[in-house]
Amino acid sequence: MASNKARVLVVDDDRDVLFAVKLLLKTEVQEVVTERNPENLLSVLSRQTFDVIFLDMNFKSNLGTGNEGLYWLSRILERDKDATVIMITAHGEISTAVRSLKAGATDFIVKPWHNEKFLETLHAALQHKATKTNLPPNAPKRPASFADMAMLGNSEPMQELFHTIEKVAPTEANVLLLGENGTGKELAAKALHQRSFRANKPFITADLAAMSEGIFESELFGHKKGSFTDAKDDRVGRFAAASTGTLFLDEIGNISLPQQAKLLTALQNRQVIPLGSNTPIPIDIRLISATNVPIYELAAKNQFRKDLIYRINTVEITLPPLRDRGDDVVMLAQHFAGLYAARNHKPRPEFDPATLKKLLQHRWPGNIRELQHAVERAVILAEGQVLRPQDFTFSAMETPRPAGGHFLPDFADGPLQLNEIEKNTILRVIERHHGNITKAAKELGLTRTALYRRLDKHDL
Ligand SMILES: Nc1ncnc2c1ncn2[C@@H]1O[C@H](COP(=O)(O)OP(=O)(O)OP(=O)(O)O)[C@@H](O)[C@H]1O
Repeated sequence: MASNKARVLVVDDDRDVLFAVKLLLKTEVQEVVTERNPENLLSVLSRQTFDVIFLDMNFKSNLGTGNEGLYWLSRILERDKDATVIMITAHGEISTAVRSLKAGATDFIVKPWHNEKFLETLHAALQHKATKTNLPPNAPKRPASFADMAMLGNSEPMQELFHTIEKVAPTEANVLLLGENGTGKELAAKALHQRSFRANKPFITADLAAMSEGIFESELFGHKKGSFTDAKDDRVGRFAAASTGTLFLDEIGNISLPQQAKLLTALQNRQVIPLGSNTPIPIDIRLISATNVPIYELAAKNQFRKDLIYRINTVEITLPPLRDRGDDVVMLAQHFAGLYAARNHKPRPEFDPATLKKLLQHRWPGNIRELQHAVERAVILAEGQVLRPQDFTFSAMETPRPAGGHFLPDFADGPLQLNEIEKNTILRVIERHHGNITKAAKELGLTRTALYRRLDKHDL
């Protein structure tokens, strides 16, 4: 809807905020009503309807929960479940703001804001409201929030990612997701689908790396009974299964040139021909592809078709590696610790500050998947309720285990430091005993205390 027709309510107990918003929106919208006391909110709403409500997250009221905004949000949505509410939040309250999205808020804005950002948020909310009103009757009311989908991230690159997903999802653009292993490409693909107009339709994944030449066509395009020896029945391919919905082609960078040619033909013609059939099947899919290989380098070496890249990358989204996500490492580690503790019937562990430092310093080559496994292992093996640095060993990810599992120093690498040999030996042995310090100490001929002293010495 046009903003100059909009009626906006702002509820905040800070006079300065109300004054600033009123001034800003005066020429922007049809009417701005301000209210300092949230207790008056429901009576204001019973007198008048608003297109957008800006609601403060924290009132200095006697509720004293720190979550007054959430309470008033629920009261607003009880009255009108389709109300468009934007939470006004302060830095440091972002996690509560994310909870408010889960609870039904449309968006949030962080104080102090730039005026352009405020207006952008307002316009996006009005747009969202207009789209929602025009949705077909079976369209999803409100997609699951990123947090609902367990796609977490407070860091700037993740906030940017969420913003891009929100923007691209409701279009028909083919999306190419790039990023290292374990950065969340599949989760991002699902988020794009869930926020699209195809959300009620199938989301079908095809892991292309797992498809040999022999089954590629039959898996993707389907086959007719008897078209090859093992074809005992007709089979619907993944393209047809995804019809009207989204097809997620994972590991697209790993397919051979002949497979690329077949894929390109299907995408260009917007139809597939099942093996053993002469009848093409028209396809109506939204395509999302993902790869962790440097696809442009492959194209430069003629190992990947450029024309196929152009077909699949209308929009390209790169997922940031975990090491670039700052304190998200800590937030995710705590999230996974809670999850795995509950799953393994253990109390939620605390993190020693030295452990957090170690986690922040690690490069996480396997990204979130590596963090998940590291936390799971630490939760299972830790002996107390506090996760200590030695509960996390990273050697398995960083250095491949030599054949036979025994550590043999590689003298070809140049002169060896005794310290390094000791450190590596300790890591190998701990790894061999899956993190069990008692068994590792026994094999090394040390007491547990002596082993811990060495772990500290090597900052492990
Ligand atoms: N932002 C996130 N918050 C919480 N968990 C996440 C996030 N991103 C990814 N994960 C989790 O990390 C694991 C790896 O994610 P996912 O499979 O989506 O990564 P990927 O990039 O597709 O990996 P690969 O390249 O190996 O296929 C999954 O268990 C997923 O749930």
